[in-house]
Amino acid sequence: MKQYLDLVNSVLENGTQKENRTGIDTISNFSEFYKVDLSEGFPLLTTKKMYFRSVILEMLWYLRGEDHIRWLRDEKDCHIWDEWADEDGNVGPIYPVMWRRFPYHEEEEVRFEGNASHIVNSMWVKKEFDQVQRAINMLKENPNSRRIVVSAWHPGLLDQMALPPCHVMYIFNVTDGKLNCHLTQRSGDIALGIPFNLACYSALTMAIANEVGLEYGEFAHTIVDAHIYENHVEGLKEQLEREPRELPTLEIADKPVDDLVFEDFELKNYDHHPAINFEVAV
Ligand SMILES: Nc1nc(=O)c2c([nH]1)NC[C@@H]1CN(c3ccc(C(=O)N[C@@H](CCC(=O)O)C(=O)O)cc3)CN21
Ligand SMILES: O=c1ccn([C@H]2C[C@H](O)[C@@H](COP(=O)(O)O)O2)c(=O)[nH]1
Repeated sequence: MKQYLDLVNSVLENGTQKENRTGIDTISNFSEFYKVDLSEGFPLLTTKKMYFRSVILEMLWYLRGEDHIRWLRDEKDCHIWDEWADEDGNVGPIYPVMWRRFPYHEEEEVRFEGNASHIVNSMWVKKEFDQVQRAINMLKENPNSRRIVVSAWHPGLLDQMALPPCHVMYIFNVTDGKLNCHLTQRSGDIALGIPFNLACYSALTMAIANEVGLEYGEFAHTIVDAHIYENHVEGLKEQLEREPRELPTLEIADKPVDDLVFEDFELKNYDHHPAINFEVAV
């Protein structure tokens, strides 16, 4: 995929070496952007083998709204989030909780009935907001809205999260009957995270487009700190030498997003170069 290889090239050529909390330095660029047209195929990298099953399982896990990885790790045997969870699998209120059960408070009137009179007062009640369902409803009812935003950033809860969200916010946009999605990512690991994020959000956009009856549009990605860990440089240079192949296609069963299971995602004609092993910086 040319867009990805251009991103790798841009950071390798113009990036600045930076230290960070992981102890493995990066080469970083400030603010990178690319977009892909989802009608031209499913954007799964062909210059290395991508673990499609993990990509889809991660997306389905985000949609489950849980604050632990027990389903992903123990039931599905997918281990990409293990390093950030405790023994019981807890990761705190990260993406799944923010997407499906965003916590907030609402003031509600309460009446305390007394003998002679009643006292009216109010109290703050704890509630949860399903941002994905709101987005789906808005896409059906008001597709021209420019307010179809899902945010994973909750400043008050960052301390409880295993990792502050990297893909912070996404916005759906409908133009010419096509569903587009723009993702803003505060921090992007170009070798490992970005290929997953790109494929995950593309699959999500396609699944939602099916549910709301729209065509596939574009996935656009802004990465604020776009970086390559030093120990990933060699593997990425190897990918730059490889000739990209034709993109595979993805067929998703015609079901509401909440009913989808892994077997509903059929990847066709995935012709890829061999896997490259990148170590994840924790
Ligand atoms: N430094 C860092 N980079 C990331 O990309 C990242 C984090 N941390 N922390 C949280 C999540 C976890 N993510 C991950 C973690 C591991 C893989 C990974 O190991 N991928 C391998 C194999 C996948 C598999 O076996 O299923 C790969 O080759 O893509 C990918 C994304 C993305 N995120
Ligand atoms: O979906 C994800 C999750 C994480 N990453 C990367 C980006 C960074 O390399 C690390 C997070 O470290 P911070 O110090 O919190 O920025 O994980 C990603 O690319 N995609």
